[in-house]
Amino acid sequence: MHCPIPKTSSVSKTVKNGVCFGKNEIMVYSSLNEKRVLFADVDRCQFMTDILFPPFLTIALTGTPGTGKTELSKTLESEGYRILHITEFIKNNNIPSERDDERDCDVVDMDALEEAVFEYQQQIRKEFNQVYYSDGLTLEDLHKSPQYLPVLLVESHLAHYLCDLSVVLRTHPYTLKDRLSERGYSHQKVMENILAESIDVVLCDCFDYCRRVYEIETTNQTIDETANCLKELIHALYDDELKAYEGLMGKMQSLSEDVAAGVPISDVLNSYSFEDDGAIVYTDNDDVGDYVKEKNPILMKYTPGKNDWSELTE
Ligand SMILES: Nc1ncnc2c1ncn2[C@@H]1O[C@H](COP(=O)(O)OP(=O)(O)OP(=O)(O)O)[C@@H](O)[C@H]1O
Repeated sequence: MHCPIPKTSSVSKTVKNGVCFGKNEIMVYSSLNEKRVLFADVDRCQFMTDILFPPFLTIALTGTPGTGKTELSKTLESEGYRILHITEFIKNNNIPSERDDERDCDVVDMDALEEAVFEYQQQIRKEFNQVYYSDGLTLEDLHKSPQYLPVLLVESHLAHYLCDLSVVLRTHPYTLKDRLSERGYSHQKVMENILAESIDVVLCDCFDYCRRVYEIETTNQTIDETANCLKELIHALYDDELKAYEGLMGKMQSLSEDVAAGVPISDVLNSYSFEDDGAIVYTDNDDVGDYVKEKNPILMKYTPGKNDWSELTE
């Protein structure tokens, strides 16, 4: 790893996953726990763990309006998967929003929403952990029943601003036009949405906000077929993140032992590569690092870039 130890140890609120090097400390942040999971006080050669195990994933199910988020999430919900419907959540929790008459939509206070979702997610993961330990589940059990899978699927076209893993539903703009027109949307609103779908607006946003981004094309599929794709994807993603998490924790443990044995910290840091384990290494607070390189064959099926509808805008 090639990272100079930076001067500052403060970490911005937006850091969701990564390893941060302060003057006297190393901090590993993981989106899997949504909080600091390890802290190393290099001077005292001490590692304090604050780990909730097994990791709990929050995954955004996002996409342009009409691509099928609601329909699909309801299908998975009926099978026992945990879903957070953001539109209902905003209403039930009185999250402040303002009406934008010109664009015929509500604009929500994203800071308030983010905070409320974070609290909700902490609650859900606590409940999950109680079940995990009281029922004596194993890691193998997690895939056996949807209730045991430590995943919260957040359904909304805003979801990718709230999660750092995302699945984008895609639909051919002509099909989308039919679906949105059937809803009685104004011509302007239909055109605005199909233009957004043609030029990948949501997908590009996901790359700005999320660490891992996947895409499912729904146009020529039934709802059940798309639901099967989504299930395959989230189970594979869970396995992959779990593996990365275990690798990262193992490395932090052995790094800790090296430091305790007196190996100079700069040598120790240079001998480990955290990126391989899916962590993003931050050498300053604005550097978001590289995206995780996909190696899992199931996840590769859903990597974005297969749809190019941009010529429709010409
Ligand atoms: N393969 C598919 N997957 C999902 N929905 C599909 C599929 N094929 C057809 N549809 C239809 O597309 C429509 C999608 O509407 P839905 O309300 O689920 O979209 P949405 O993305 O949640 O929109 P919004 O963001 O406005 O809530 C539904 O009428 C659904 O029956």
